[in-house]
Amino acid sequence: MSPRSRSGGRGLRARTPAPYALALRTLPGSDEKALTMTETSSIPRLSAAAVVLTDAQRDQVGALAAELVDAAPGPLDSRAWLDTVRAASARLPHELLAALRDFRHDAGPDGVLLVRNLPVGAHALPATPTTAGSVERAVTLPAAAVTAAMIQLGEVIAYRSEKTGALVQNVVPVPGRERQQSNAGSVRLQMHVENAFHPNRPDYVGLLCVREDPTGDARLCTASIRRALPLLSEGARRVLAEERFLTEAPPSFGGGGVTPEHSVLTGAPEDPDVLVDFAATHALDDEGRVALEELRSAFDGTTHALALAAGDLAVVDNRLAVHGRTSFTPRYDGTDRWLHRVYASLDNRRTRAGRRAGGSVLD
Ligand SMILES: O=C(O)CCC(=O)C(=O)O
Ligand SMILES: [Fe+2]
Repeated sequence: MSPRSRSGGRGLRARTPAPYALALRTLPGSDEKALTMTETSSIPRLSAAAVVLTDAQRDQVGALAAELVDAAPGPLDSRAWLDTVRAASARLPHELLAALRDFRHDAGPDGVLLVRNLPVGAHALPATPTTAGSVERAVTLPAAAVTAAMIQLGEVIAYRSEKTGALVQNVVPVPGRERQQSNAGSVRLQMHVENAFHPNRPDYVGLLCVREDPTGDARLCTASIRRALPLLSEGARRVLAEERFLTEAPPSFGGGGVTPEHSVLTGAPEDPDVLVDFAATHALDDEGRVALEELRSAFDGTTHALALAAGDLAVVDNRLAVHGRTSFTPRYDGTDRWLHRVYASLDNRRTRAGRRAGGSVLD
């Protein structure tokens, strides 16, 4: 952990120097212990902006989530329930709303927001699922909490061809899929932009840990193009900005589907977006392959890893950052690591043609 100093006032109590200030932020009265992290490997710990809810704020979110469980007018994926969540989410703790709004304005140098101490209803948590394509269809406390937070960033969306279009998906290791490059696997998951092949890929990926990895080996890895760009040669930047790459659909989409030729870096040359999946993006020529390798090492050199604890929500800006996971050994006995994944998209109109009847599920 970087050195922290108490700056007092307005709940900001941890800083590192500019230019890429570590905006590690705790809310007033939050417990210092909550900042203790469990990272163990040589990959540097995530230094992204972090908001640690006080226990009172966690209980406030818990009460709101419990209300959403009770009030659920239908299954989690119903339009009516999402309407209820959208309205209720305005009553999340003010500091959390402010942090989400800030992150949406600018995701910072790491492109990741970490929210800690969210309620996950640990006492009522069932065994970690072990089936492929597992999702949350009924409203639960953690599913409600993560949906409420994510809906403040954008429109909560899912994909018809992925995990049966469910809005809250389980990230759990699945027996027999150990080597798959998907979140069901347990070999190292290559760094990727989420659903990079999809024209309406999510703008944000939210990963709420409801049960931490008992072995401590599984760590969410993130790396941002803002950190990696200065490590790239002029030549690589030029090649990566040209339409010399193709990206295939991930295994979670059941295969099939490939992008038209695309560039890996788009937008402002000095602060671009990135579009790459190191398990699915292919260069069309040798120069492209070399540039992609340069990008891979630039990300390797700037990767942060975090062993998510129960109650940690990591939100990744899917334009600025890639994410992956270290390898780990599942036990398949109900105690394995378990995350809820929720996507958010910034613009409901931009995606309308892909959303049948204006629903939340994209084709
Ligand atoms: O397991 C993780 O930490 C990340 C998994 C992942 O990339 C995903 O579910 O999109
Ligand atoms: Fe992912």
